[in-house]
Amino acid sequence: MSLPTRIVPVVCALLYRLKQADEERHSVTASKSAYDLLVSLRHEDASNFANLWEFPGGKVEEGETHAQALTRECREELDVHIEVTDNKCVHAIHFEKSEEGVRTQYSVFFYWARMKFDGQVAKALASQKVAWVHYDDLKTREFCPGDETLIEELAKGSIAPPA
Ligand SMILES: Nc1nc2c([nH]c(=O)n2[C@H]2C[C@H](O)[C@@H](COP(=O)(O)OP(=O)(O)OP(=O)(O)O)O2)c(=O)[nH]1
Repeated sequence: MSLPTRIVPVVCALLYRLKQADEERHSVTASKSAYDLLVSLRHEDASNFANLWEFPGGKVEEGETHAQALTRECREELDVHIEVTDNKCVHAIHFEKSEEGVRTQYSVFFYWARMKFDGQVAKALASQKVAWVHYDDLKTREFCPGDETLIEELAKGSIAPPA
């Protein structure tokens, strides 16, 4: 007999910051070497992947668009206002777990986003830590297992912020 199944959509922000020199020159092209991403360390009592690094985000609530869910999650988790810079999802992962007689299928969607206002400082409200990390240094941290392919693509530059 198949288990009852719950479908859980999750959205994550690839929240990027161009290197200052490029911002000042208004060089809008996010060249391969010119940006950092904001990452957070999952809580030690998270139900999945505790104590691993992640891109900020969370579950989409009923009736929300992905962009609405992302802006809400970033306000709740980091106390920052963000804007989604590209409405096209750049990467997605899918996994499932079965627990207490229920199968849960997660679909995790990643979007480019930026801080909406200058000078905002992200706070670790729902995580243990937050950090700005150069895209090529992400691989030195232990991330949720499904994020690995994305991190490789970011390191190669085959996934890069919108110009
Ligand atoms: N935020 C975020 N979640 C990720 C990433 N990669 C990845 O597999 N996930 C998974 C972990 C979680 O199962 C789910 C996010 O949901 P969530 O943040 O509400 O965490 P959770 O299911 O552990 O919920 P809870 O412990 O707070 O109840 O997506 C990522 O890069 N960022």
